[in-house]
Order: sequence, then structure tokens, then C-alpha cells
Amino acid sequence: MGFIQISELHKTYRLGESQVHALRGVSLAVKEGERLFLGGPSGSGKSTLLHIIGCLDRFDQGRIVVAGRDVASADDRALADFRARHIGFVFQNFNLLPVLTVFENVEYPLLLNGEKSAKKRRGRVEGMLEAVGLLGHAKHYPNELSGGQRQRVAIARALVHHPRLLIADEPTANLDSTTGEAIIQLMLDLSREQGSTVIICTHNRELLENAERCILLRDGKIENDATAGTQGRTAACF
Ligand SMILES: Nc1ncnc2c1ncn2[C@@H]1O[C@H](COP(=O)(O)OP(=O)(O)OP(=O)(O)O)[C@@H](O)[C@H]1O
Repeated sequence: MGFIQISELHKTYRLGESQVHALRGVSLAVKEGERLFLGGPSGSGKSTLLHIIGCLDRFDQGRIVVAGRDVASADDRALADFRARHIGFVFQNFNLLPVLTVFENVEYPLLLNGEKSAKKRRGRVEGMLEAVGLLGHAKHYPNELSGGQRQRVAIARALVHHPRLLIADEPTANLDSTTGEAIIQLMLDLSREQGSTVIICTHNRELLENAERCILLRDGKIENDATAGTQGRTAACF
């Protein structure tokens, strides 16, 4: 069985009388340590799928196992605990807490996970800040940083507790292309060092074309699932 095992996943949003079928039977297996890019047109269901894999949202039908856990059977509290321990998130808008310093933002997941030793927390946070090149900015607040620096803090926060899964939803959408490239590389490098599985959702054609594995969604279904070297992959991806 895969590290992530998804079978016939369906998700429908209900807005008053109308319904949106965001996922229409998605099946997928991801091995531990795999680095997967998720693409597809706007509205194809990418964020919905990521949020379900990241245990941020529920689904209507199907089955999903993440890191050996059948997440549908977990109640909200157990799910929040599972998320805090095993999953790191990077979002398009960075989602840093503006009233906390850079250090405090990165420390937050360790506090959530109940790490009581301030010394251990400090060591882990400083190690991550050094890895993302921002140790000198530990006392700054998010609004004193550039977009690229904020995303580096978000990466440090996402990985500080050594999650088994890193999920990134459009992490480069608000960055220029050079900064975006560096951010993706940093996420891939650091997660490889930690052995984390990575799923990155993006509209960036170049990233999708060069991905080790690229999954394309269309109308809530997987249209294409290709690993590097597969013939015709680029054409099938768009
Ligand atoms: N909270 C919600 N309530 C109602 N409909 C929603 C909600 N979230 C998403 N949808 C709808 O579900 C479908 C899939 O949306 P989703 O955000 O997963 O697509 P996406 O591929 O991530 O799009 P984008 O690339 O624009 O971010 C869309 O039709 C969207 O309008």
C-alpha cells in the first residue's frame, strides 16, 4: 500500500440549491518520499484534493489513507492532532501570523506538538532558520520581510517538526519567477534531507514539465499521471 492511498474520492460543495462536484472519483497512490506536482486548469479540483490529503477538509465518498491512517474515521480533534504531527503546509499567501516574530512563527508547530523544552525548540527553530537563510531575521515581523523571505519563513515553519508530508498550494503564485524557482528548490532540498513526501500544486508549466511525477486534474478527475521520462508527457500535461 502507498504512503498515500486514495480510492474513488468524491467531493461536492453545496451552495444553497446548487452543487459543485469538485472531485469526481479520484484514485491515486503516492509512495513515501515521492515528490509530486499537481496541475490542471483553474477549478479542476487541485486545492480541494490537496486540502483533503492534508486533512484540512472532509470528503463525501471514497477512501483515503495518509501515512497509514484512514483519515475518514478520525474525529476533528484526532485529525487536528494528526495534522499537527505529520503534515506541514505552505500556502500561496504565506499565512504567517503577523503579531509573531519570525522565530515565533517557526516555533509555533513545536508548541502545538507539545515540545516542552525551550532549549530543544530554540535549537530546531534556529536550525531551520539557518537552512532557509534567515537566522539574522529571527526577531523581525512578517511585514518587515519581502515575499520571498516570508515564503522561506513559511517553509521553515512547515518543516520544523519534521513532518512526513509537505503540502504546498501554489507556493510561488505571489513571487517573481526567480524567487519562485529558488523557493521550490529549497522545499525540495529540505524535504529530501528530512525524507518527507512532497505534493506541490502549481500553474507553473515549467515546474510541471520538469517534475519527477506530474498529475493533471481536469473537471475533478485525473486526466494524466506521468513520471519523468514518459513520452508525450508535456503535451498531455496541458
Ligand atoms: N468552499 C467552496 N464552496 C463552494 N465551491 C467551492 C469551494 N471551494 C472550491 N469550490 C469549487 O470547486 C471546484 C474546484 O475548486 P478548487 O479550488 O479545488 O480548484 P483549483 O483547481 O484549485 O482551482 P484554482 O487553480 O483556481 O485554485 C471549483 O468549481 C470551485 O468553484
